[in-house]
Amino acid sequence: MTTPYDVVVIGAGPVGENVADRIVQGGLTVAIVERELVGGECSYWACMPTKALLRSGAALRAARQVPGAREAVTGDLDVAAVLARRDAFASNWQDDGQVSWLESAGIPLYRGHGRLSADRVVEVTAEDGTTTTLTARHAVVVATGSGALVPDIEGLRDAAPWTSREAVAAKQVPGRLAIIGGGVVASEMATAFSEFGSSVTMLARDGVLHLAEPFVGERVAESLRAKGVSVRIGAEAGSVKRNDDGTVSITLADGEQVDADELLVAIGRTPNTRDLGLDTVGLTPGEWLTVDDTLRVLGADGAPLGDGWLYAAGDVNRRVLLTHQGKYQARAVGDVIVARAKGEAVDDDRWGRHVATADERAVPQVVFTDPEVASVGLTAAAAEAAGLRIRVVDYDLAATAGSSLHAEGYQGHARMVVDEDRKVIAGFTLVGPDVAEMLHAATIAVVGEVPLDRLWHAVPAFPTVSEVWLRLLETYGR
Ligand SMILES: Cc1cc2nc3c(=O)[nH]c(=O)nc-3n(C[C@H](O)[C@H](O)[C@H](O)COP(=O)(O)OP(=O)(O)OC[C@H]3O[C@@H](n4cnc5c(N)ncnc54)[C@H](O)[C@@H]3O)c2cc1C
Ligand SMILES: NC(=O)c1ccc[n+]([C@@H]2O[C@H](COP(=O)([O-])OP(=O)(O)OC[C@H]3O[C@@H](n4cnc5c(N)ncnc54)[C@H](O)[C@@H]3O)[C@@H](O)[C@H]2O)c1
Repeated sequence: MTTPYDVVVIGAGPVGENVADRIVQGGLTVAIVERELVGGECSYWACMPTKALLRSGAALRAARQVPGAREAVTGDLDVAAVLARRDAFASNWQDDGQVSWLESAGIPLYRGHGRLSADRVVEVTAEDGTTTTLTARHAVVVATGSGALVPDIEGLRDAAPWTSREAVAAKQVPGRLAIIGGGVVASEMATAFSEFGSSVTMLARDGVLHLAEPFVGERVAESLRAKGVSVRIGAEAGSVKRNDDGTVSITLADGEQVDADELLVAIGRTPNTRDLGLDTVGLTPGEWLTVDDTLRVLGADGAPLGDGWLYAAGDVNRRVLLTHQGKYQARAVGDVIVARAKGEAVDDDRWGRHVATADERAVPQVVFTDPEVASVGLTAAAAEAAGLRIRVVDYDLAATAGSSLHAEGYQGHARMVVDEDRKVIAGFTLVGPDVAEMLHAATIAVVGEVPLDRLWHAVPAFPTVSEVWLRLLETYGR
């Protein structure tokens, strides 16, 4: 048994690291437990390496869309160089840099698999089988993230499909890649691998990015098709077989067969809670952790577990499966644990310091497809489902002076969803080349609940694509 820490964090992904940092900055002691690489999924198999896989293709497209630059680009994408850049962004799957950061921040690292064994007690089993018992005076934070969900499709597991990890870390580009899924991972990986030369078939049972505004999926699917991707909306895999020659055959529900060299399964995530000792504290292993506004884990009775010693942040609480939003939760969790430990007031009002209010209706996300998709807040459908009285305002991004300069043949679209009762923006979606960097203005408008009347005074610079803000307001009317 080691000396007790004030707080123990299980999982050193982006969220766990940030929780621990806030705890230390608040003057408490903290230990962090990690069974794989410090930095988590995001650093090695998700956000950073995927964007490295996609960025070179985007840069090449951008150059090809501008006369003068276009003529200077004579070759194709150098796939080996792209993969090498990806390796560098994944730090060659070594976590020395992040471990050094923990050391410099004064956060002791316990390498091994962490499991709860009683209230405020975490057992860490190292690779060599030795165990260390960590106790927490104030709180334990679960930040164990999520893993790829592999559905119960006949033969699928035996066929050893790729999950996002294998796709993101691929050393070779398969000649034919089949993808089950039509969500964010499927769309980004279909973009990357088709640009690398794979012949991609996307089995998008429920559509492409179907939870976004409808024009998003239409434009991304159209662009994927233009890259040669076979986008099969409504197609459902019935069974899968890995053949003796190493290829994979997928039999669809309607009996048709799709053959490929590799199969990527990208249908969502499952929480890393199966082997976490949840049963020792009255919770069910394998389930997502439900939390209250200050991210305390709730028991079956809907109340914080025990005296409220257990917290969960990031993917594992299923509020929002995005790094930036998990890190936002981490700041709230770290600060509220410090406040409670010191007997200070807890600021848990809406938009207070100790709650993650933006998780509800103000989440920004960028999907790095071609075209990019940038959105924040509610779609029109989600706003209506939430009972808001809305007005939808659409504008063609190509009709701004900035976009015509940005690229020849620029195509894009913007949608603003206005909450008519409050005259504020409830949701904003952009689709088009390089729209990612335009998103934060919308996030500020949504989080700040800036009245439309005031937005008229936020004048976009000429000639930028951001002039779409003025056009949307003009379309809405004053
Ligand atoms: C392909 C892909 C691309 C993505 N791209 C983006 C993107 O561009 N932008 C974005 O915002 N989000 C993106 N995401 C989502 C993002 O990766 C996650 O939201 C983020 O990693 C969640 O952080 P986390 O700290 O909660 O969990 P994780 O990053 O999963 O980290 C959890 C850590 O806990 C460790 N762990 C788990 N169980 C235990 C245990 N029992 N004991 C010890 N350690 C344990 C794990 O080893 C891991 O290191 C992407 C996801 C995928 C799959
Ligand atoms: N750029 C980014 O921000 C980014 C990039 C990649 C991943 N992520 C995050 O990672 C998470 C996981 O991404 P994902 O794409 O795996 O999940 P997702 O939830 O985005 O998409 C899953 C898709 O699979 C479909 N699906 C579900 N079950 C199916 C089945 N049995 N057969 C066929 N299709 C099925 C769903 O309809 C959906 O379209 C997401 O929540 C996302 O937020 C973010």
